[in-house]
Amino acid sequence: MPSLNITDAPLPVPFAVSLGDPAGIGSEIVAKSWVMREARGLPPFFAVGDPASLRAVWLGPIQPIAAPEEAAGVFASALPCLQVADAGPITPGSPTIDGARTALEALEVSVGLARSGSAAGIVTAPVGKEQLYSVGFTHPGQTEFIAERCGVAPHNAVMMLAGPSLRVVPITIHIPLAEVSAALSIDLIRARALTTAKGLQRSFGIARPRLVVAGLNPHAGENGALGREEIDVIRPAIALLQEDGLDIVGPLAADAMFHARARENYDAALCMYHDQALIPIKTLNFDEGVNMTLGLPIVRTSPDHGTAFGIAGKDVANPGAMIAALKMAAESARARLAHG
Ligand SMILES: NC(=O)C1=CN([C@@H]2O[C@H](COP(=O)(O)OP(=O)(O)OC[C@H]3O[C@@H](n4cnc5c(N)ncnc54)[C@H](O)[C@@H]3O)[C@@H](O)[C@H]2O)C=CC1
Ligand SMILES: NCC(=O)COP(=O)(O)O
Repeated sequence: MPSLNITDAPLPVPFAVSLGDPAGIGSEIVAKSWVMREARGLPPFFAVGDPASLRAVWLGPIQPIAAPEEAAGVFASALPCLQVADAGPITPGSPTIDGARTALEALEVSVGLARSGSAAGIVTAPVGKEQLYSVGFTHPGQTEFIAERCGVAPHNAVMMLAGPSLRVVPITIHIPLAEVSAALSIDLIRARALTTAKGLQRSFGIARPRLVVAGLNPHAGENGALGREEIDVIRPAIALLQEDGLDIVGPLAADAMFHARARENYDAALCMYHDQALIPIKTLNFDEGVNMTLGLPIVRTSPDHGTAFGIAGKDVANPGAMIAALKMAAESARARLAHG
């Protein structure tokens, strides 16, 4: 898979890493990433959240900081942490209302720091969506929240999951499966495809990205016999995108587009709904999969997995996806600095 050809030039400021739900594995994988910072060539970063969530799972050095400017000087010897809230008593694996509020505050502050240039970008540890909804979070996920805070319309903020073997983009994201067909439109597919192509150029250095589009129905609809979305929505969107000059083909039968030979033919696959996209990437690249938001004025990445409440506090969480998210954020930030 083509990759960036950007040097390891230092970035002017560190990344802000929101710690996510204090009862999830976010703090553990952030701490483990800090431990591996030199071995894995990670960019400097600081945690944003309640340092107590780090102390609950880790005995290593934590340095509370009052401002992001202090992080760079601390990073070599301790994990800098900007406290944004008090999460109250923290029991790994048992999420609380105060914990959800802390996760939201950490996300809000991190986005603000990236927007103001005090952070090179944000890397978000997982939040519990159910817990966030219970404290009044009205967005389906962090992607839409960050887009709104950046002044980007939801259809122009693209969730891309990327790993060493595959990149996928769900066209519809966090909605019930029963609503997918009605949510698909020519405009939505077009907006997502154009943002994806631009993002692959800007953040991954792929001059002419090759995109493929999945069908919605079995066998991509069998020319209308198994569903009409391909005929009424997906094909017309692809035709317009080809007129726009994109290298894009489809709709393809989704069951046959993710095997190894098929993956050689494209740089990213646009999928019609969440699981159509996320099942292949999490099957192939779970421990190194990165969720990157394209179309934003700031860099934002995240590990592909969730809070894993069931293993929180047991010291078994694999930091691979968080490490990959930090590396991808740094590569994207460098690419933006180099190419605008
Ligand atoms: N980016 C985000 O903020 C995301 C948040 N979530 C949230 O996470 C919560 C739990 O979601 P689930 O569907 O259970 O997915 P999950 O990814 O948290 O867990 C799925 C399975 O993978 C394991 N796992 C996950 N990350 C791991 C790691 N780093 N090392 C070792 N094992 C790991 C878990 O133990 C579990 O068996 C939900 O509230 C969901 O909303 C889910 C996906 C993304
Ligand atoms: N399933 C992917 C996911 O939940 C990530 O969502 P977001 O919170 O990063 O928007």
